[in-house]
Amino acid sequence: MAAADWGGKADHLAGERATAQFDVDGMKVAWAGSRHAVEVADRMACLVASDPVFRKDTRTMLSRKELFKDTLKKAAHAWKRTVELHLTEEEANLLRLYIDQPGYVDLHWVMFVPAIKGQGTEEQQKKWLTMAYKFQIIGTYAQTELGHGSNVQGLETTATFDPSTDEFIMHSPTLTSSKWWPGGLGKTSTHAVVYARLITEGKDYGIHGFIMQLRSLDDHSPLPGITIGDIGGKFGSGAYNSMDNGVMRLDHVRIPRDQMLMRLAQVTREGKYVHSDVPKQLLYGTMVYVRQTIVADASRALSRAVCIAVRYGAIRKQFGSKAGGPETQVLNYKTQQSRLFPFLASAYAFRFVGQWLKWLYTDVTQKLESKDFSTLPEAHACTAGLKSVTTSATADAIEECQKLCGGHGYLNSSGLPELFAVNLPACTYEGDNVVLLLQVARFLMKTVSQVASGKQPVGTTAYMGNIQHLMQCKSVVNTVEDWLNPAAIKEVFEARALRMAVNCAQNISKAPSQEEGFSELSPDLVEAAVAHVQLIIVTKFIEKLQEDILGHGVKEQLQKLCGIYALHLIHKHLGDFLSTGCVTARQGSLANERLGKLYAQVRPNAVALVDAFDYTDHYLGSALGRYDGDVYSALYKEAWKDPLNETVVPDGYQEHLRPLLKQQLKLSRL
Ligand SMILES: CCCCCCCCCCCCCCCCCCCCCCCCC/C=C/C(=O)SCCNC(=O)CCNC(=O)[C@H](O)C(C)(C)COP(=O)(O)OP(=O)(O)OC[C@H]1O[C@@H](n2cnc3c(N)ncnc32)[C@H](O)[C@@H]1OP(=O)(O)O
Ligand SMILES: Cc1cc2nc3c(=O)[nH]c(=O)nc-3n(C[C@H](O)[C@H](O)[C@H](O)COP(=O)(O)OP(=O)(O)OC[C@H]3O[C@@H](n4cnc5c(N)ncnc54)[C@H](O)[C@@H]3O)c2cc1C
Repeated sequence: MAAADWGGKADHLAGERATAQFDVDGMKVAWAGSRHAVEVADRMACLVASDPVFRKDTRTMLSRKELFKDTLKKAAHAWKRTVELHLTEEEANLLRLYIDQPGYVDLHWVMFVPAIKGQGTEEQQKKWLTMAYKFQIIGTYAQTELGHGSNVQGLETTATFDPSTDEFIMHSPTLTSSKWWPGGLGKTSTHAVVYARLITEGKDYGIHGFIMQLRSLDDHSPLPGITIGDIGGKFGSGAYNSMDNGVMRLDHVRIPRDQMLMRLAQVTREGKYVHSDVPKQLLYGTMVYVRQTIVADASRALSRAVCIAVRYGAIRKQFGSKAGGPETQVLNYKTQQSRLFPFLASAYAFRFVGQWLKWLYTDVTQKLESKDFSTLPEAHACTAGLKSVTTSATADAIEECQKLCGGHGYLNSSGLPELFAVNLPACTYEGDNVVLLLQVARFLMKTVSQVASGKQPVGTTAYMGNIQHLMQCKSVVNTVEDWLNPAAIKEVFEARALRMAVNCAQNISKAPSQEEGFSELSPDLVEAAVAHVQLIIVTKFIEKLQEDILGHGVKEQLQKLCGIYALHLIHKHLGDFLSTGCVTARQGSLANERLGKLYAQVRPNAVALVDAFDYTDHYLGSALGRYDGDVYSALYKEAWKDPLNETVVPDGYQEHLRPLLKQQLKLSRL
């Protein structure tokens, strides 16, 4: 597939591909999840790559206005193709992913529609979703305000019920209550789910969702009482600047009572507040849904960066042998491998845990439909924790991949700066990563106290039930080979996570109050939460290896990557493992030795392992990551596309350069 995209020219990476010890097609299936998934992804990637409207090679050179217009054009064209080709939901999602440009459609489909689905009554869904599915209206998710993002309960926008007209009055009472950040709000959305404090009969009932029309469906002008605009340029060229994140102020805007999303709570015609018998946390359901999708996004972004750095590392050569022989591929340097291969392993690890999280989310949703809310706290902890750990690791890794590519990695044409700028905010949106890890910690502290009172935990915390053993066990590892044993690896991750959580719980119990203890211990709690989430990722990777995996050598490669993922974490967090007494210093150094051997075994397979991601050159968008490895011609060609090169003598020469040079020349002659 990617080979077709490359067009049959010389393959500078052919030698690398020849050394692969596994079936790349089999690995593509393992990565994508099924043969069907590979086939659909290929078709959609080709559709995008072959359509000139979806070109993105000059995107970082566009002004903000040009970029925004380009996004509108791409979105409209994509929708036209979706309708013409009768694309399924799966295909349309992939189409959007391969177009690879953030835009208002993301908020419409990923937040506006799910918010109405999750929080609207059947009647409300019928009314609003019918229009939303046909793009007769464009929606966004307006929660965050200038003054509050993380603290949802602290939002200030008010929705005051007026029984005399059967309406809510939507109002921004202060500057800090201005809605700030919602994607698509700035220039595009016609509607929004707006989160506001519900006030009826003089009482504040806290945050609820309301559907509001923002702009005229005739001429797109804001409706009376609504002040609306874009919040301004964001980090990087191109990148997230294609999105019109917006600001909105409401001045006593009236909406009918039936535009309050009424599945979780209602306000009657008389103004009585009635709460349904469902947990109020379902108000946060849309965020849980999106956090789950963000884990899959993180693995995709990380795999793109790794693909670029591995292919380029195989092409780039620096320094020869002492005897003046050929220069060395930078990928052969052990330091390069120890920095890059953990990212390769992480990309696979995040992909598999993302597939599992999708299953968990579907399972919880089915349970919620039959009014079983028991798994909601675990779903919240898993989505929050995995979103945090995978997006933070991905942002750090993309930045490191830029350094791994040396100077050329810093060029926009490497694709890495834009990839970084687009994925960095994932550490913040849908919940700041630290704030979310503290939610995981809160869940862990509750579980520890339940275990102490004899309750058997289930799901991802089931290991905590094995407290007697895990609090005192010593790792059985005695040789380098012992670190190949998944059970030995899992045991040390379980013991580390449990001991860190129990330490925190014991220290909190010594504080004057639970709240003070939690606040004082919060840095440790964040680390305990990370340890728990890393355990989940390691466990799900190990479980993946127990499935039927077809294709020559595929399982063996995945076993090596699983080993690298787990052992590099032991190396990186050795302090945790040592201080909790899970491993000894000697076992730590054996793990490191094993890691070095695994890097050497992965090296001949590295290019094939990134080929298995099955990315087209269009999607990768990188002169350094090209499938054919023809890096230098690509870099050279890309440079000439820059607007600065449109003229040989630059604009500004006459006004600023020439007078300066002349002046200096005159001075030197004096
Ligand atoms: C141009 C191209 C065009 C292409 C066109 C194609 C056309 C075809 C179309 C096809 C389809 C397209 C598909 C598109 C695919 C797109 C792909 C892109 C995806 C990426 C999209 C990402 C976009 C992101 C945009 C960003 C949005 C946002 O950021 S929205 C705002 C998010 N805000 C937050 O996350 C706020 C964080 N804060 C909180 O969540 C809470 O305040 C808190 C959790 C931190 C605290 O809560 P609270 O104040 O209530 O306090 P407590 O801590 O006391 O909690 C109380 C109890 O509740 C429990 N709890 C908390 N949260 C939850 C929860 N979520 N679920 C369950 N329970 C919860 C908490 O644990 C407490 O429980 P206990 O009391 O302890 O039991
Ligand atoms: C690109 C982008 C797109 C977005 N899209 C949308 C959208 O479509 N709709 C929408 O409603 N919102 C959107 N947001 C807003 C986003 O959800 C918020 O920015 C996010 O929830 C973080 O909130 P904040 O900005 O208020 O950060 P703050 O909470 O102010 O965080 C600042 C710092 O304080 C720390 N902190 C905060 N609380 C605590 C605590 N309790 N304990 C310890 N540390 C703490 C954080 O870790 C962080 O380091 C978007 C944001 C971005 C960047």
